[in-house]
Amino acid sequence: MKPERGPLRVALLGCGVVGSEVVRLLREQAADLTARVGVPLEVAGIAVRRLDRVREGIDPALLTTDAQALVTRDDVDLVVEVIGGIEPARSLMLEAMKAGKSVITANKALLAEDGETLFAAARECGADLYYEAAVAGAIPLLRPLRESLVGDHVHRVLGIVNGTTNYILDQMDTHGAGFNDALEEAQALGFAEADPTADVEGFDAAAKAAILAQLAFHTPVTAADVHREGITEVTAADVAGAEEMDSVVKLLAICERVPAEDGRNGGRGVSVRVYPAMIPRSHPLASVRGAYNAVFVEAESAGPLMFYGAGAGGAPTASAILGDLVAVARNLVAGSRGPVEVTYAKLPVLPMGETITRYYVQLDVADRSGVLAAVAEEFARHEVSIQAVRQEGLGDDAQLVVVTHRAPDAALSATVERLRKLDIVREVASVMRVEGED
Ligand SMILES: NC(=O)C1=CN([C@@H]2O[C@H](COP(=O)(O)OP(=O)(O)OC[C@H]3O[C@@H](n4cnc5c(N)ncnc54)[C@H](O)[C@@H]3O)[C@@H](O)[C@H]2O)C=CC1
Ligand SMILES: N[C@@H](CC=O)C(=O)O
Ligand code: NA
Repeated sequence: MKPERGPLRVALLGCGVVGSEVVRLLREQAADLTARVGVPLEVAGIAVRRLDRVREGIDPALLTTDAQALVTRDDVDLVVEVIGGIEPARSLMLEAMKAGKSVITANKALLAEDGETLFAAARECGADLYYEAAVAGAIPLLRPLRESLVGDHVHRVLGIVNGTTNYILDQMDTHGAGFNDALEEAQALGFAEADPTADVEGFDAAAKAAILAQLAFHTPVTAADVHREGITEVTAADVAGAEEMDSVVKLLAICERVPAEDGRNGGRGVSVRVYPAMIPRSHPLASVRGAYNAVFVEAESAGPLMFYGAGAGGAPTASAILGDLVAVARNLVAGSRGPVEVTYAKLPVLPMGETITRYYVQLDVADRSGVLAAVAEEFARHEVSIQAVRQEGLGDDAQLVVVTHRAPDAALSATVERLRKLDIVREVASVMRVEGED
């Protein structure tokens, strides 16, 4: 007969926005969690930076500033890392796995920078490494990619994966809010990263895109491979231009398999990118409000799938962590392990210039004859076909709006560079990629 197993003991690293919610859920749902796992989940200790802060509902005897001693303690079975950042989070997780503990983390920055080291350690140490909270907060997205869709062939993952920037863009679009006010609100609501530059400059979304691409295409992708543009350069002209096109501006993460010309199954490579783009108001992503996230996955046999929910915030993120905790705890009780990451496909990540996109370009032009022809000639020179063109205003107020068909991004950006140099173009007032129409 199998010996009765005692409680499973959890070490928590970090007790900020997410960590404090993890402790609350472990406490408030203790009886249900015991029934679901088969044994109780107990908090063995909580690593914090400062012991003198009052933390409601937390026994001060559990607190320690010695995270390293905590993760290697014999009475710890599982480690939850919600400190964030690269170090000491990486060393602590590696120490924990070396000491035979399984790890749950929400740390997308670290997974996207050096996931390979952590995955290798998990394989070597026979530990579980789960990270559902790292992408799109509460939304079950990584487990579907890692498990449910692992038998399918994913073509594309497209979505809104950063709550802070979506909150800011939504406030700007619907309430005409200023960028800084909206960012301060997102910080106060607990959505933003410790350094909000990670959100507004697109680093957070790029890290998530790398994690999604790696899982979707079974190919190694790091944050450095991702083409990244944030929302700090989004202007009032961009937002107004989108409005006129019956579109909205959203920060999108796009991971695509680029088909091979010879029809090779794996494809020629993958394109992984993050940038603000216009999408039509009729597109489901356009109605994703506040800090909500939404992600489309298109797979060969499954067809299109959509995942939607709270992408940031303490409680939603803690929900994803608790889901991982129960899964890992059940594995421990059963004496088994969860799936290990495989990146056998080794597809190249293609440069942005080779990615096929569409542009919206708004030009302030001199209103005289030949302007349209001169502008059209620049697009033609770069083999970029124009889908629609509209001229507005007269004299000094004349504006030309050009929307292109799909073309290599290098050709589109070279066209814009040439337009900037034309005498008849007073200013390139807005350049935005257009997504969501194919
Ligand atoms: N807030 C959110 O909506 C989401 C956050 N995440 C991720 O969760 C992680 C935690 O995020 P938050 O809780 O929002 O950050 P936070 O800044 O509120 O909490 C981090 C806590 O860790 C503590 N800490 C830092 N270094 C430490 C050390 N060496 N030892 C002990 N404690 C230390 C800090 O004092 C702070 O209290 C990050 O990786 C973040 O990217 C993931 C999804 C959503
Ligand atoms: N700062 C992130 C938090 C969740 O990952 C965001 O705003 O989405
Ligand atoms: Na998630």
